[in-house]
Amino acid sequence: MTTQALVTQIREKRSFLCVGLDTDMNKIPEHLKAEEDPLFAFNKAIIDATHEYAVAYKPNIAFYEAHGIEGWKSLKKTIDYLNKHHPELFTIADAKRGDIGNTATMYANAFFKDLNFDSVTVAPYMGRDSVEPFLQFKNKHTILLALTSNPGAFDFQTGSDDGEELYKKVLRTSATYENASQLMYVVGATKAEYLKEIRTLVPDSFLLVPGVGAQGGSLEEVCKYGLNSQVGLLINSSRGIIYASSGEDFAEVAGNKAAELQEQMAKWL
Ligand SMILES: O=C(O)c1cc(=O)[nH]c(=O)n1[C@@H]1O[C@H](COP(=O)(O)O)[C@@H](O)[C@H]1O
Repeated sequence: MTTQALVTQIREKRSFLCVGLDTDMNKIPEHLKAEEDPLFAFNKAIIDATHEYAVAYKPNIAFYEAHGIEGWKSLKKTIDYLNKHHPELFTIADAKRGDIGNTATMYANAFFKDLNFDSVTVAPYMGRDSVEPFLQFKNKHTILLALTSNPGAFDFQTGSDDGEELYKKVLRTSATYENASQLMYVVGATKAEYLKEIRTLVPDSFLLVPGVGAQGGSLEEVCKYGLNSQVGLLINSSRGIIYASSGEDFAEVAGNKAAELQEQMAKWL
């Protein structure tokens, strides 16, 4: 998907919501466990109930890998369902990959060619040759971890042994990579106070912002500092939407939660 198509969808829906499909067998409603493929049944119901309010979906690959081959089948069915029934939605494989060049090409083939996601999350710490293979794919996007939402982000990412914080170096250096216009960046909602400065380094890039809801980040703060002229934000909520109810009404309640977030986002557009 082109960035322009994503921006058009955001403007039409007045939403920059990404729904995280962190689908956990221990948390899905009991009645779904009798289904042939409980993970897919849950995802399909969530997508059907929330797609009017969301522009992107982000399955976190760990939740599928944990179930071996059956989990991969559920993931494949989920991305195929999204691509077939809602091709306008932006899809993110949250895989946080990163490796030497020839291996990176295989990861890119897995998520862009085989599964046909629009984007994949990538850890930048192995540098240029570990990221550029992902950038060879036209109209596919590589979302680099810059400043993450978790407490451990302060272990390395904000360190500045040579006067420049590591997350800033990631933003500045990656902008020189081949096809850098296909890069997006992860910035945690719990780090909203950093967004003002981040926007001076990457004024035009899309930012994927997880950490509202369950991790305590503020949507208002993120919008205040993170929006740009092309919107430039995808705000993710996973548990806050998909586990808002554990009863038979889980999809309806998830839809209501997504609608609430969309309403708050619309005020900023
Ligand atoms: O890359 C991510 O999506 C990510 C980066 C980050 O800094 N923090 C973060 O929470 N995430 C992911 O975003 C989702 C957040 O889930 P909730 O906290 O349940 O909304 C999870 O899938 C995390 O793996």
